Amino acid sequence: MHTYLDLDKFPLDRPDDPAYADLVARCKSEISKGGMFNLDAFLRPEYALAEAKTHTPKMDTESFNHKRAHNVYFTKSVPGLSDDHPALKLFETSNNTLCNDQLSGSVVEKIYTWAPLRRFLAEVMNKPALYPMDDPLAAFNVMRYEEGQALNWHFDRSEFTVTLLLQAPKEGGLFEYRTDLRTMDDPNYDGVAQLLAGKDPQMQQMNVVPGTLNVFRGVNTPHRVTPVKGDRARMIAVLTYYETPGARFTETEQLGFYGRTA
Ligand SMILES: O=C(O)CCC(=O)C(=O)O
Ligand SMILES: [Fe+2]
Repeated sequence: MHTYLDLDKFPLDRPDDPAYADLVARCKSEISKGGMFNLDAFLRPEYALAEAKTHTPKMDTESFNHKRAHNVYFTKSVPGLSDDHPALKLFETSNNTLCNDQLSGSVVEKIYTWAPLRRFLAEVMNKPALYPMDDPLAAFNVMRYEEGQALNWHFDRSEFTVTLLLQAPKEGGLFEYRTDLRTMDDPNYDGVAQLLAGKDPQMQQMNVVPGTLNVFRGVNTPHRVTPVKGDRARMIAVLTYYETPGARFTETEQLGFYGRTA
């Protein structure tokens, strides 16, 4: 993994090294304060860009164009909320996705299945362990956003999401988020409506370099990717882990996100 990953700067393979404990402490502190942390250029940028290039032909011909109007919850309705409530405002999403069953042998797969990464993430997230999903579509993906494509406001299904930016666009394609807009006890529908109306002063933007590993607590922090501008696509790998082994999407979720079941 030394070839691909900057393990000198981020010693995930050396848990007994004092630098490992320092890194865990830094990431824990960032995630508890702001809901995310970044390992800048964790995947060496030249390999990130090479990976983007490798997946481009398949992306052109075999990817699923995830294109739909959806609300932040990805559900048709929310019990107790009238269908015209502004928190249920619909937005357009469009991107192209390759699933893990289309990415076997890739560097992204090597990273997803590399046990030290899971152990490190579990430690930072205060979990006894983390496991890969047992889902041929949802475990890890590579998503591409070309000019005009975007991922609109949403809350994630999983408690947190791990991404690796492979290629950055020339302009646009920015990740925007609003930390802890809701809690498990308070759905804060009025706050959601205010964010969707573009009126939340606490919204933030993140911009990262290719190869950066981002860990983001997205279950209560709504986020989006703004439309890409220019002729260089944004490509990003999304890695999903759960606290229990064997996690799978339902068939409805698989169809909604990937256009097929498997
Ligand atoms: O493309 C991104 O940076 C965000 C991906 C994301 O939010 C998701 O897959 O749920
Ligand atoms: Fe998300």
